[in-house]
Amino acid sequence: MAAKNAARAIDALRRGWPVHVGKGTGMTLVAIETGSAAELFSEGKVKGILLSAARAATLKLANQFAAADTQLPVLIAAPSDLDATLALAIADPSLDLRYPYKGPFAALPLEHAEAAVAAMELAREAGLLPAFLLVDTAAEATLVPDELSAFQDAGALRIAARARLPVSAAEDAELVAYRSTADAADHVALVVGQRDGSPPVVRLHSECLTGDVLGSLKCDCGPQLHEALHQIADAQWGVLLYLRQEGRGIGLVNKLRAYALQDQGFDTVDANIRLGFAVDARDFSVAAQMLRLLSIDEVRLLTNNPEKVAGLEGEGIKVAERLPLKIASNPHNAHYLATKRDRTGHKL
Ligand SMILES: Nc1nc2c(ncn2[C@@H]2O[C@H](COP(=O)(O)OP(=O)(O)OP(=O)(O)O)[C@@H](O)[C@H]2O)c(=O)[nH]1
Ligand SMILES: [Zn+2]
Repeated sequence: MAAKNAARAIDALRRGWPVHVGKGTGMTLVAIETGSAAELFSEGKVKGILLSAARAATLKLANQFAAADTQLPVLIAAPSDLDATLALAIADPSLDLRYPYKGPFAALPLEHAEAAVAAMELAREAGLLPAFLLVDTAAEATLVPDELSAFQDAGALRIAARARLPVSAAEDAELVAYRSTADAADHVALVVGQRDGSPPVVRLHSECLTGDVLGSLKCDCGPQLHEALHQIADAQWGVLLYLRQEGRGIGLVNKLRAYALQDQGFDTVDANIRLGFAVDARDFSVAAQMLRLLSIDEVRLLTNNPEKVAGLEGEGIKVAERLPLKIASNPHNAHYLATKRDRTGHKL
């Protein structure tokens, strides 16, 4: 039941439908980017706007009521001239240069802090900006905050299908597809070669449509993917996990917003924070489960990211060795790579 309510709430938010979040009393919210219907404004149904702490800080609102906890979301009163355009400009930091003059805004006391925090997490799960209209309308779905973690844990992962898949880097390969209730996207593992008794060379690759498919020069994902496949093929036994964690877990649309912020001078870390997300919203426990379903409990891990090593070890997969994955930089990604080294501890 709990997982169903969370799934319904995520679906409703993506469709622009109101969701009630809270135990008993709480807040009825619509996501600004999908649910800013004109009638809500014209009929006076919008009572306020709920923003992430980071967004509120940018709008100079953070501490009016949340002095004790600057990480808490902030509720503001609906400005008298609020319409869909202004709501989106308030919600989306990547539009700040286009709509520089907003406010002043008045913060309201946040009565339902737990519900507000759950709403932020719901937005991330839905791939939406963490910014909501507080509305006075009937809700299409109801979520009690605790139900969200039940939903996120409910991902009993299983292998759904597997088949031989010769690829250009390795002819002797098999693609294994997984399903879980918690993820709409199906993760896959490319298993290369045959078990030889040693720990396999493993790469955890997070989806990057722009880099993997389009050859984006803004990141190192595409070259890393190909280099990893070649190193695994050279080792003759290994696994590439292709994890559907686009944009370090914030989704493609929000990653493009982060790119728009980077074009305004924010680095990859600050762009995520300004959008109201964690610097890295990924959870590597799913990777550990995927390996375990392949009967692998020890790996040689291709990564520069200490969080991946810690994430797997924390889930009981032994990392016998960390193998660096060095890629030459280009003028478009040099700053991104330097930020990963200097701010997120990547060993480059
Ligand atoms: N939010 C956000 N995500 C990005 C950005 N650039 C790349 N990504 C995503 O970052 C992820 C790439 O991470 P990985 O290749 O797994 O690597 P990593 O965590 O840097 O660690 P390595 O194993 O050392 O490569 C992909 O999901 C990309 O879509 C960005 O500027 N912002
Ligand atoms: Zn990338």
